[in-house]
Amino acid sequence: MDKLNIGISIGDINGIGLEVILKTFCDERLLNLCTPVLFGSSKVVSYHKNIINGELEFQSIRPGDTPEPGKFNVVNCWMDNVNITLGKATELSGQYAGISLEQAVKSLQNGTVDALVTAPINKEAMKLAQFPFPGHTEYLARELGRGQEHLMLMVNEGLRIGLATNHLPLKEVAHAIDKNLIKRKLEVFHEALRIDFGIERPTIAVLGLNPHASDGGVLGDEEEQFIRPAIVELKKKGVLAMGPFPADGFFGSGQHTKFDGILAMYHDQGLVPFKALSFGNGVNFTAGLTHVRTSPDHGTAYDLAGRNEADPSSFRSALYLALDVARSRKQYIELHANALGQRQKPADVEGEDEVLTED
Ligand SMILES: NC(=O)c1ccc[n+]([C@@H]2O[C@H](COP(=O)([O-])OP(=O)(O)OC[C@H]3O[C@@H](n4cnc5c(N)ncnc54)[C@H](O)[C@@H]3O)[C@@H](O)[C@H]2O)c1
Ligand SMILES: N[C@H](C(=O)O)[C@H](O)COP(=O)(O)O
Repeated sequence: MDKLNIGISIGDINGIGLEVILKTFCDERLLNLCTPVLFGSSKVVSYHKNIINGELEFQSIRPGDTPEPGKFNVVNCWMDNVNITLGKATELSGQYAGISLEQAVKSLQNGTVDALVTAPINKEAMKLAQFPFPGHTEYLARELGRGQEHLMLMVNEGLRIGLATNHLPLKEVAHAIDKNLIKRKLEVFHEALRIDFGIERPTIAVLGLNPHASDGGVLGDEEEQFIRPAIVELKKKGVLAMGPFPADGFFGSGQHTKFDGILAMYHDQGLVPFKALSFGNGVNFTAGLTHVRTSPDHGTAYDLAGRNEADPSSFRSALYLALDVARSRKQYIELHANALGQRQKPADVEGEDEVLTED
């Protein structure tokens, strides 16, 4: 497979995003694996390069230019001198994060880049800049959705935790859970495990919403009303979904190691165990989009901004996962195109197709 162009959105310029990006590509071996294309500005890159004292050379290009293979390409999405206020959420940092993300998405859509790795944005800064989405996931679901459901999926090797609801205040979660939502999330989860992760018959554990998965109806009824019926319907369609499992003991007892995927009902139910088990190596992947998008499992870490102490491992894992998933998708498409080809009647066979009748 040819070397892929990996688009990278700059994230919040006041946080640690650029630090982990630049630290990652200071290892020049990565330039043999892919061609990075960062959407931002060479001035901002130079500022952060001074913080890490890095050796990395970069190639400045304009929007629309072809990225140069083997180089760290920086697309100048703006030419202004930007006021960088390390460690602070500002309207400006939100605005530039938004510009970079929009430009990166355009380049995915027009094929200049093959996959996207997003550096962390700060939700407060994005709100100051009037960005009308709580996170990347919701924005990308609108821009790159396929008219079906998407899934926020946290990945660290064999541990894959998807969320039924994303960035939703806790008091709204129970109202959002219904049978159709769980079914749609399980379908997109199943498809991603097969196509993006290459698991032929994936198993998915579904967590309950209530304490002890409602303890037989003593502590709520969403499990019996919505979650179990969704699991039963999906099983009939061949999806190996199981549950609902009480969430509290699920990870402590090691049950999470027995499934290819775990569907949690809300953000912290899934992300607390995920980050406790994976912080530093975990990756946030958005399943169900037209294009591959990953991100590190950490945020803007304002407390570390400018200190040259941020660990780039999670960003590097996000890059590797983007490459792996893009290859897995391509392989799946090729394999199935071949299978279709093989099933087609060879041109030199004469006669009508046999008509099969139902008994
Ligand atoms: N992908 C994303 O865009 C993304 C992901 C998570 C959080 N966020 C956003 O980031 C902002 C800050 O979030 P937060 O404070 O809850 O989480 P955070 O991940 O930024 O920080 C949590 C803790 O982890 C430490 N940490 C984070 N990344 C690190 C790294 N690479 N190396 C060493 N230590 C690291 C920080 O110093 C802090 O102590 C919020 O606005 C949040 O919504 C964005
Ligand atoms: N829920 C994510 C996390 O805690 O890692 C984070 O908020 C980023 O989400 P987006 O990828 O939607 O921005």
